[in-house]
Amino acid sequence: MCCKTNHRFLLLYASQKGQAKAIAEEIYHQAKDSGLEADLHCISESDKYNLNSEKDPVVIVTSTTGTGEPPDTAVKFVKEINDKSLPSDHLSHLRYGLLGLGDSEYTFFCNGGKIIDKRFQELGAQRFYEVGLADDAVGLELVVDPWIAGLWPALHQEFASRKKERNHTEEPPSLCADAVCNSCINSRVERLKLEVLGVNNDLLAKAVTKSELPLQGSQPSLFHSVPPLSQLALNVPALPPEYLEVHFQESSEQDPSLCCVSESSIFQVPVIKAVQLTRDDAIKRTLLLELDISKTTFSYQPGDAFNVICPNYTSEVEELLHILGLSEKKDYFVCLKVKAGTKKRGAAVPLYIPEKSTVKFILTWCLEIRAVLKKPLDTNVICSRGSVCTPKNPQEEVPAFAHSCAAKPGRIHFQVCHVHNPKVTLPEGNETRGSTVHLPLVLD
Ligand SMILES: Cc1cc2nc3c(=O)[nH]c(=O)nc-3n(C[C@H](O)[C@H](O)[C@H](O)COP(=O)(O)O)c2cc1C
Repeated sequence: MCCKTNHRFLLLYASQKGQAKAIAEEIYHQAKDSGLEADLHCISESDKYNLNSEKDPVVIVTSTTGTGEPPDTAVKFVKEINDKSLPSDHLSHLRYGLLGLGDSEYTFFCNGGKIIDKRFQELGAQRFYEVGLADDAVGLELVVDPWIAGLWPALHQEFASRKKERNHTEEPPSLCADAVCNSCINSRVERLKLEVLGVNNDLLAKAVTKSELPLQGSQPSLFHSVPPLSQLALNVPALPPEYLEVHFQESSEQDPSLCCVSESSIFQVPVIKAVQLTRDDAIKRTLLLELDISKTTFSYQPGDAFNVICPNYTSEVEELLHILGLSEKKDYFVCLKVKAGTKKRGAAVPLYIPEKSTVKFILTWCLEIRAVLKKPLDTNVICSRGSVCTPKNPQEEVPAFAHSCAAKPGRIHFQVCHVHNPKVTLPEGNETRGSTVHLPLVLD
């Protein structure tokens, strides 16, 4: 009898600020090129999928938030799988692959993914592909790209072995079907670890249970990218292809008002609590701040987001302008345009740079200029601390500035706690509906 080949897999993402979602969407697009069909859902959309009866392989991309917690959208999911009354074979029908996103500067690296993986194992689910743990402190892509590249052969092999299993079960059984299935899967996993991915088997075979840091001097793998930032010698990587065109325009006009907010919606509020989320030896400290807004007069509802605005120091902006050779042009308007023919998916002029802003305004209000060197995009602009990069000739100014504009701001992250209910957290990056809290923060 001929069986119809099933090329579908279930693709779930749990994202706090959008990176896991973007990566899942990338997997979704690439799946088509690999002749597969991804059924993509946010993990919170529990009415769209059912793991208890899922027959196809499942791929999960999840980040971590707070102090080692899964994203808000995965809280219900994790609560459900954590139900202690579930039998140990509850998910034994399930084959899955998991990509965790995290940041090794935090105490519990990739814990969101580790929690799900550990519980899946306890419930009898089996990995058809090894767990990938990507580190935002050094660049998610170091693990994400090879992990996705390895996902396709792993899925194809999974589908092929399912077909083989079906054929086996149609013949008179000479071996227990489960034994065939298990040995086939185990050997497949072993092969995938070594052949398809070409990565270190010992590292991959490690149990993924609790917070642990990559060992110093160990090789990059899907399990970790490179040693954490605190143990890393920082280098300036090559610039990726530019996708923004920058022109400077002389002008005597005023800068735009800050991100279109009026003075009346800016409030000064006290910080009443600060909890350090990152490890003590982290290069960049991240704090969870609680703000006392009880004395302010604005109205808000649960779900509203606050912008916390941290201007860069004038002295550092001036220093950076000098290093980039842009001091003379600091009051020029910056005109940004997406380069014709760019191959970058979804290339767009960054929304966080208002039209008709001057160079100085952008460096003061729109970009973070203190980030630790890690990704190529940041490199030409993030040099105020260590004189890392000085343009060799004036022609380099514009590309350098284009790259700095393309660098995302907000590497200083804020998760704003509602003071009346510390359990309610407002993820950054949501559309702002409420007022803006002006908080000149000094983080180090
Ligand atoms: C407020 C906050 C808390 C975080 N906590 C952790 C953590 O405890 N462990 C970790 O490995 N990464 C942590 N991260 C890093 C994120 O998991 C990482 O940047 C990830 O790429 C974000 O993906 P997302 O945009 O899909 O949420 C945290 C990030 C933020 C902003």
